[in-house]
This record gives sequence, structure tokens and C-alpha cells, in this order.
Amino acid sequence: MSHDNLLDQALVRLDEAAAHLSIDPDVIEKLKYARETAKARLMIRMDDGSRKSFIAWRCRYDDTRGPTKGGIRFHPDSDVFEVETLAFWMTFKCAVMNLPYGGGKGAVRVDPRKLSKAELERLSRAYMQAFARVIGPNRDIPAPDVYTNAMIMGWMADEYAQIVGQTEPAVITGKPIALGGSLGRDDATARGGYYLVRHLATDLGLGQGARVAVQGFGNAGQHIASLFAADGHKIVAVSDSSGAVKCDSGLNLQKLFAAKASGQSVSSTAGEDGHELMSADDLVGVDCDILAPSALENMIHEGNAAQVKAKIVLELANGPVTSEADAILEKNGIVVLPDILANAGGVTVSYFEWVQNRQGFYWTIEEIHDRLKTIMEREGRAIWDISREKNISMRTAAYVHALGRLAEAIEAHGTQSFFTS
Ligand SMILES: NC(=O)C1=CN([C@@H]2O[C@H](COP(=O)(O)OP(=O)(O)OC[C@H]3O[C@@H](n4cnc5c(N)ncnc54)[C@H](O)[C@@H]3O)[C@@H](O)[C@H]2O)C=CC1
Ligand SMILES: O=C(O)CCC(=O)C(=O)O
Repeated sequence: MSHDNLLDQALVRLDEAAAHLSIDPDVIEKLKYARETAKARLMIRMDDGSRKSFIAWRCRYDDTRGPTKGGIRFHPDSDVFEVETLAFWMTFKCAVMNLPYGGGKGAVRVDPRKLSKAELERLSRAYMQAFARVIGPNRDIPAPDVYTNAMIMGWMADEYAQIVGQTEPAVITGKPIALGGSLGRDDATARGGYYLVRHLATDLGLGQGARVAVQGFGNAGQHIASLFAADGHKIVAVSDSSGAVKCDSGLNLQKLFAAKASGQSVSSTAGEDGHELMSADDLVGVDCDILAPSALENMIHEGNAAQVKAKIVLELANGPVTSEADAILEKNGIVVLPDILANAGGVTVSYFEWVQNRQGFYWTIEEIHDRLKTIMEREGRAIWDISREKNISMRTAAYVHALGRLAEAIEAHGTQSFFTS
């Protein structure tokens, strides 16, 4: 899958937001292009003794508001267009949450499921070797994303420490707790979305016992299913890259978690506890109240948006709804809680991790949850109010909110600054 026009699609949202603000055109011009994208070939030794190379990128899209921040993705379809677009979204996400960061992102084009653990560790270390000059605790701070996790962040933190000759935990977030990771980072992406939905439930007309469908059953997808189920909502369908299952009376989550923990697809549970096999492509059309896309970009598009029956789309994935699909969902009265707000819990707890690493003093899980809840509710409410006041979608409102903050920072740097050139 190529992502050639992903950034152009994303920039449509920037133009829509700019139309609601009186913004200097210089600001828009600056935000249309990535500041810096580094590319490298990572050459590693495979277990059979052969050498193999993988292409990799790290993009620092915009650092006006602070060091760039964003995850590293290991995926066979990754390309430079996807990386730059994800970094653009990070720029807006950090501004939405008022975090002192710009936006970055990285990727390796690889299917990590085909590598042994030792090969994966060599690849992760090679990534840090290649990009250590770009990365740094005051410059660019990576984190996990699709098919990367705490273990990989731990290897990268260790490699960086060896390169600079001292431990530097704040260089990367989403690390194992034993290496200075934060409590609460594991479920933070889903938890942020969950706090947002709970806070806006009355405004959204959402009652008890909602029916939820989850697309993608990894970090974000599994945790959102758990959190909603614990609140008495019913998870009626889930999918992953190999298939999907549904159950009208509610799926057995423990069975699904056990399948994923043993490396199997959710579809392997079909036939147990009333789980029925379905096509992963049909998941978006399942009869439900909340649809939580938690996989990849462009999953809800012009061709399937009309099938969506949910009242609310909670975008835990980045960019799961195309701009054409957005228009269809809006016309059908479906509220989209946009990625740059809905999945911002992840980067927010990453920020907490970075703060704790720098102060060398660690917070309790209650402190993490309270702080995350406060920020999600504050920014979620502000965006809800903008959307009501201006009669615009939550997505456009989120971009308006972020763009105001970005414009203020770009202007504060001065008109002759290379930051704003
Ligand atoms: N991990 C994090 O902290 C954050 C992740 N996100 C976004 O959330 C989304 C998911 O990320 P993670 O949960 O971390 O990744 P993950 O690697 O833990 O899980 C990804 C899941 O998506 C599934 N998937 C892949 N292709 C699919 C397809 N075509 N149909 C259905 N499922 C498919 C995979 O099988 C897997 O279950 C991504 O868009 C990511 O950028 C956003 C904010 C933070
Ligand atoms: O935790 C972070 O720093 C970034 C997470 C991320 O990549 C994202 O929000 O898309």
C-alpha cells in the first residue's frame, strides 16, 4: 500500500481549520512541509549468517513548540510519505494537548513478525545507531507505535546510552518500568480515549451498556476493549490483520487476549463462546454505538463509510478516516472523535515519563491517571465547545484549537528566525 497522497489528505484539515482563524499565511506555509527527514539503510546480520538491509526514516516535522516527539513503526508498508504524515499529525496532537513538544515520527520498512527476537534486537539497535545524531532528550524523543513495544524501546535506550557514554532515560519513552518507564504508559492511548468518551458521554447521547466494535487488536485495541467492558459496555466485534469475530451478546475478552498472547489471530476463537467468524473488512459496518478504529490509516474510506452504523467513531489509530469518508460520516450524523485528540493519551503519558526521567522522581499510577484524565477532559471540553460555537466537526475544532497554539509559537519565535523560515 502506498501513502503517496496521505500528507495532501492531511493538509486538507489544515486548510479547513485555517478558514476559521485569522492566521498569517506564513504559518500555514511553514506547517505544510517537514523540517527534516533522515533516511538510512539498516544492515543487520540475520541468524543464518546472511546480511539483510532495511530502509528506515526519522522525521522531525516541526519543533516550534519544543523537541519533536513521536513513535517508531515497524511495518512492511511503511514509506517516507506515511512517516512525514504521522509526524505532521504528532505536531498537531502535541499542540492539542498543550504538551511542550513538536511532532516527529519514525519507521522501518520490515515485517517484524518474520524476525527472530535476536534479529529484532539487532534491527532496533541499528535504528538507534543510524539516527542517534537526530535523536536526543532535548531534540527528538521516540516512543512505541505499530509493531514496536516497551522491549524495543528498552533496547534502543540501551544503545543510545552506549553511544553517548551515559544513561539518558529521557531520550525515549514507553520503556520498560525497570529502565525508567512510566506506570500507566502501557494502556495510556486507550485510556485517554476512554476518559474522553466518559467525559462527553452525555453530550454524545451515550448511555449505559453501549455496543462497541474494535478494529485492530494490539496495544490500543485490546486496552480499549478492556476499559469499556469494565464499565459495562459490550464488545460485539473485533478484528486484527488476519481476521475478525463478532458476538451479539458480547465477546469473551479473556479468550481473545489469550489468543493474542499466544501469537494467534482473534479469528482463532471462532466457534467458542458464541464467537462467529466474519471478514475483517465487514467490521466497520457492524451494528454498534461506538466504532474504535485501532489499526492503520485509511481504513474507513469513500467505499465503506456509508456502511458505518455507529453513533461515535473513536479514532485510536492515526488517520483511520479519509477526508472523503469524513464528509460521509458527518452527513450521516456520526460524531468522529479525531485521532489528534482521541489517541493523545499515549503521548501525554510519554510526556509524563520524560518529566519523571528528568526529575528522577516517579509518580504513582493514581497520579498518572488523575493527570491524564484532567488533561483529556480539559482539552476535550475545549474542542467540544469550539465545535458547538462554530458549528464545525470535532476534527476541524481540534485543528483550530491546535493551530491557534502553533501560530502563537511560530510568531513568538520572530519573523526572521530559522525556526519560522
Ligand atoms: N501505541 C501507542 O502508544 C499509540 C498508537 N497509536 C496508533 O494506534 C494504532 C494502533 O497502534 P498499536 O495498538 O500501538 O499497534 P499494535 O502493533 O499494538 O497493534 C496493531 C493492531 O492492528 C492490527 N491490524 C493491522 N492491520 C490490520 C487490518 N488491515 N485490519 C485490522 N487490524 C489490523 C494488527 O493485527 C494489530 O492487532 C496505530 O494507528 C498507531 O499509530 C496512536 C497513539 C499512540
Ligand atoms: O508516545 C509518544 O511519544 C508518541 C506516540 C505516537 O506515536 C502517537 O501518538 O501516534
